[in-house]
Amino acid sequence: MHWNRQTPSVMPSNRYRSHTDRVEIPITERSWPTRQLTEAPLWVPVDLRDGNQALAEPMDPGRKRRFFELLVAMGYKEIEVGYPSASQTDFDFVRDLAEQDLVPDDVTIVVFTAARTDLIERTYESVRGLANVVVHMYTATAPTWRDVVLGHDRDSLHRLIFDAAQDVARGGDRHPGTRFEFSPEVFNLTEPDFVLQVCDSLTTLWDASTDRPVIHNLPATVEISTPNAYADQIEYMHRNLARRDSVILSVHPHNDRGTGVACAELAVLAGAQRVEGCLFGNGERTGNVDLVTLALNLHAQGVDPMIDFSDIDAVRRTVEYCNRIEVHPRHPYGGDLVYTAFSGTHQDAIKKGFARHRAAAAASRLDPDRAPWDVPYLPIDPHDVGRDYEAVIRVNSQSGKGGVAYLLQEEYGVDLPRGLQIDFARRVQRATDGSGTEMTAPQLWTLLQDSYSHVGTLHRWAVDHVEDGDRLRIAATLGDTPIDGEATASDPARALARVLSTPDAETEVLSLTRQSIGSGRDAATATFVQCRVGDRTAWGVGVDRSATGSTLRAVLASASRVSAPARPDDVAEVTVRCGKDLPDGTVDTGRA
Ligand SMILES: CC(=O)SCCNC(=O)CCNC(=O)[C@H](O)C(C)(C)COP(=O)(O)OP(=O)(O)OC[C@H]1O[C@@H](n2cnc3c(N)ncnc32)[C@H](O)[C@@H]1OP(=O)(O)O
Ligand SMILES: CC(C)C(=O)C(=O)O
Repeated sequence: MHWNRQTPSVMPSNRYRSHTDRVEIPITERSWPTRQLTEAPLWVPVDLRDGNQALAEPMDPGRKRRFFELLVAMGYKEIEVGYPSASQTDFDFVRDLAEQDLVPDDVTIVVFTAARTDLIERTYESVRGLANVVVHMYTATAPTWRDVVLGHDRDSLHRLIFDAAQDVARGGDRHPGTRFEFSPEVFNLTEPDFVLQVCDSLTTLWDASTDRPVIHNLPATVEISTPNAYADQIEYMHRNLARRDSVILSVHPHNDRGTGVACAELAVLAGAQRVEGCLFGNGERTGNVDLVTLALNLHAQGVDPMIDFSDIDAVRRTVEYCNRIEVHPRHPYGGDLVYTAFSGTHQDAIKKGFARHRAAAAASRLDPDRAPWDVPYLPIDPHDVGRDYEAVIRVNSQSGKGGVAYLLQEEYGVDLPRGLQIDFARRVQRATDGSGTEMTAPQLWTLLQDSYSHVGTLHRWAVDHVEDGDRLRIAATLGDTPIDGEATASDPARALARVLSTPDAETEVLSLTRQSIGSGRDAATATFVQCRVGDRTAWGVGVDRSATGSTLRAVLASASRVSAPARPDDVAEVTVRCGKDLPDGTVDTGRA
């Protein structure tokens, strides 16, 4: 048996302990696995604090201001604006918000501070004059941090926190209306009973009430376990925190294991009411939880995120400018490539899905942008976030007929017949395989015409409607062979097929599709024809201002290709001369 034989790696994985060895979660049954997300939590972007502290080049005042204005415009009602006691830039920024009256009445400002008297005092100085303020105090509580960083045991650390919380309360007395937040940093590695003890003591000290709830924010400062473990930790706190209705239970996941979003979502199922994070997941190390993904995950489930992402690219541009970090092209909802399919079967499915969506919307008289959405491979309609459909399908060597046809339809309004789609897709694949690059709609259009339209010359023609059909008189060449003849048939295509037929080889029109393309001065007709001579068939495409001209060109091209099929790269320019000497003819210019 070879199929599952793997060899041990050389990495020293045995250096690490599983999270269950590090922290015990005293919960034996949980209700979060069977819950559903039905409404948006309270969102708190911390880009201007946690996001900013993780930047190689922190935001200057202009960038901070721009970010703040973006967050307000998007609808965030609680915004952490900085660590004003830690830096003059942050202090000045908060003062600007106050002095320039930049905070709307329905927006609350959160300011961050360590549990130190001097820092707390400075924090209050910064918010003078601001109406809605949360003072957010933090201290790490996990054993390693207690031992290594802070040099405290549980009791002395609790005293340190409690004393600082008294400073926070006193500051609040001088600044009425201030609300309080506490973060036991590294909550997820802290003994749950210790967190409860500390949080409950602050709930009492700060005199939490339903009118003035305290916020206990429980961070996964460094993500160390699977999201279900975090959810258990949150559900345990949700069930056991004192005065639960006077506490807003908040979470603050980071993304060290790449599961920050899952942690936040499961935490909300487990009882969290508030989520702190950053747009596009900026933040320490692998980042804070991504608020864009969280919000749009709700949107994609039919739940209003209460935040406006209707122009996600504008949001992204501002965030990229402020953070000086680019958003990855695969970033959920906002990356450049996330609504784009290159591969054939996906493109085919999306094309069919679009057609079904438009038809269903029309049948129920709904705006397609409002109609229920169920398009394969696109969890949301790109229009919802201000993206157009242009980039949804892009063609390279992995694409199939569906994608090729979609681009030609969207860009040129031509709907290739299925047989031609199949034939042309093979040519596209050969062309892209050869070059290794992508093909745009104009390149496809050129390849289509070069492949199917270039093999005959239409000198002049005229059609008379006679009793038993259409009489066609024509002068052309088929390759090097001059054609000069006339025939009558049910339509000009079949009449030309007769002209082209010889006693040994009949030319037969197997299929013919005509479509109008362009509009106004650019209006033209495209005709797609498949002819058979003996046991060979070939497609031809004719484009002309006149419908009959385009038909004749298509038949000529098709018949010519049947007798001398062009190689895929065999492209030639062909000119059509004017039919001056045929009074009832049509004057043509262009390719035949
Ligand atoms: C999870 C997070 O994101 S926490 C936020 C982290 N953000 C930042 O640190 C950005 C801004 N910070 C700073 O600019 C500085 O750290 C300052 C201005 C706040 C403090 O600077 P300093 O006084 O020079 O202290 P420094 O940063 O060197 O060391 C931290 C000290 O604070 C103590 N400390 C750390 N966290 C806390 C806390 N939450 N509450 C109280 N004291 C704390 C440490 O034990 C250490 O004390 P020690 O000097 O007695 O060993
Ligand atoms: C202290 C909290 C809020 C924090 O930033 C973290 O744990 O990452």
